[in-house]
Amino acid sequence: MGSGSDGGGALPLFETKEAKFKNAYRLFLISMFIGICMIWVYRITQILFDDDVEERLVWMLLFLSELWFGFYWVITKSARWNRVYRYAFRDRLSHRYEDKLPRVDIFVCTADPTIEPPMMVINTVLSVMAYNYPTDKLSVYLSDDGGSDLTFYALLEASVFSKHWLPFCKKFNIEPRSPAAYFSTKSNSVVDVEGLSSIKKLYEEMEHRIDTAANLGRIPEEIRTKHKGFSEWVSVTSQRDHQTILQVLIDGRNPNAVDIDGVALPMLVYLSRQKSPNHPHNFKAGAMNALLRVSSKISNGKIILNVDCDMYSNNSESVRDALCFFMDEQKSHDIAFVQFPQSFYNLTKNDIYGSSLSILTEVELPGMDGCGGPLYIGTGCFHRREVLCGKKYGTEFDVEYEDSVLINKVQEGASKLEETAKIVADCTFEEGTQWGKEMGLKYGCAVEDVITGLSIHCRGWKSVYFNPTRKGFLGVAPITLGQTLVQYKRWAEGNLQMLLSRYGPLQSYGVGRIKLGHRMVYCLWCIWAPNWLATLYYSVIPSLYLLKGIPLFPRVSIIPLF
Ligand SMILES: O=c1ccn([C@@H]2O[C@H](COP(=O)(O)OP(=O)(O)O[C@H]3O[C@H](CO)[C@@H](O)[C@H](O)[C@H]3O)[C@@H](O)[C@H]2O)c(=O)[nH]1
Ligand SMILES: [Mn+2]
Repeated sequence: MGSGSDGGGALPLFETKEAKFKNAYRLFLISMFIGICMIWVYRITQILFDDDVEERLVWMLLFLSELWFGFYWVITKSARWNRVYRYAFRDRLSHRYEDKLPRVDIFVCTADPTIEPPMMVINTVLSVMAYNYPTDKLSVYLSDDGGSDLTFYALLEASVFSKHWLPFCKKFNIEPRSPAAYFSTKSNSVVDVEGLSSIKKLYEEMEHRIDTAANLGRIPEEIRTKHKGFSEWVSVTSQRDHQTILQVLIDGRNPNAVDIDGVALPMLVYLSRQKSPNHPHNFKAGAMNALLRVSSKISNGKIILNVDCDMYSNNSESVRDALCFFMDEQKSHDIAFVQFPQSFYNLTKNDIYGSSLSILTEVELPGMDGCGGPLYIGTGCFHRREVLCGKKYGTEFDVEYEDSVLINKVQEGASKLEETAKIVADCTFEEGTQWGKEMGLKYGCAVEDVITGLSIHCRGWKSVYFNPTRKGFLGVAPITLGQTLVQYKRWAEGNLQMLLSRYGPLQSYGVGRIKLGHRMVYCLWCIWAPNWLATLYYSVIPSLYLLKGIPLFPRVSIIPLF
């Protein structure tokens, strides 16, 4: 779809490679499947020839468990059958499209200043503001469902600090671009010592001011007077009941919004959508939909990146990487979103709860990519705005990517823009509309992102999984047993809820619209929870029967080979 002038015959912007030794692995899977069938045959014959009624029942239930496990095995292996790996060519992208790059809107979500400290949130914000991308085409939106003036204050501080941070990042080409993460890496010795110590000092002073305000529990009066935005909190009584607060902290259209080197800054917007006890707020999905609408009034970027506030950008080239998948002349026409893996910086040495999700990110997602596309996992994901807003595949895209830089480089001031844009974040706005149903992220499910991704696939789109060597995003993983259980419970419940809902991959919603193999992989996480029954039976009953002296597994001697 890219509107390249020299499109035809040009080198591709990305490449897809199949996993090595694919056929050998498939043969191995087939041989395992034959083994599984043999176990089934063994059980059936045992059941037929056993006269003891009680034993027969136990055998039958064991057989049912094994049937289930066989089915579960087939589902898990469907995610490994056709693994593919993607490679992006950023240099070709710059070469062909540098002056036609699309506008990109970045959404960062936060919901609670105590669980998600404002310092962490602004580090994420700063890391995405510092992408290696034309700043006049970059807009960053922070959605604060906590409606916290402390978060707002931190973002205000970040907007000032960014004037120093962005030039520093670009001058020394540093990685990662989250200040906290960067200052804690050891490899920053290459950077000029003076420059480093002065930027570090600025950062620490800012951190100190934010921490002081946090400890105080309120924003000091002398700070409140510095920005009109604080006056919004005069009428805020609770985080569940307040008007929309929308503040443009850096107006990218304003020629005076520049960093210390005089280079334009990206747009930076704070949004706390309206909340009212009488209206469901629909959690993150509600926040994302409000962001979609508000941003459409302000920058209206064609590409949207969404990150959780605990997940900073670890690679300043990710935007360009993702665009390679959206702008290839031959192969991009059906790609709706580009999902990066969830990677983490706080993993413990032995990772005893498997928080790294390595099977998911190294095996299952590449497998899913090979049969229609990875699921949308809610963070580290680039979307085409139109598709996220409900567009079906097959209809032509309206305009070229190249959109004149901030068409509305109008004379309308930031306050006017705030007034017009904030209306669409009111909680009554969605009443009687398709938002949360056919438009935007779907409501009513704990894994709103997964059903949203599935519905995009059902509308005929594909997606791409991109896992570069230098990770695109790093976040916080649950590392204690308690945190892990909460996380897994949410995913297990959410996915089961999805299986049973009308959006489930087995329901008519998915049937016929996405391929069988793709649907099977979607089931993988949906049947996580139901797996408990067979597992429990299989681990308890055979041991109990051994105590009674009745073996439920074949003796080696009866296998003819031995
Ligand atoms: O009312 C809300 C609730 C949450 N969030 C934000 O949503 C994100 C994810 O919420 P979190 O409670 O951290 O959920 P997790 O279980 O850690 O999230 C994982 O699983 C979710 C469901 O699949 C995905 O949406 C997330 O992206 C993914 O990181 C965070 O940035 C929150 O600040 C909001 O903006 N508003
Ligand atoms: Mn999280």
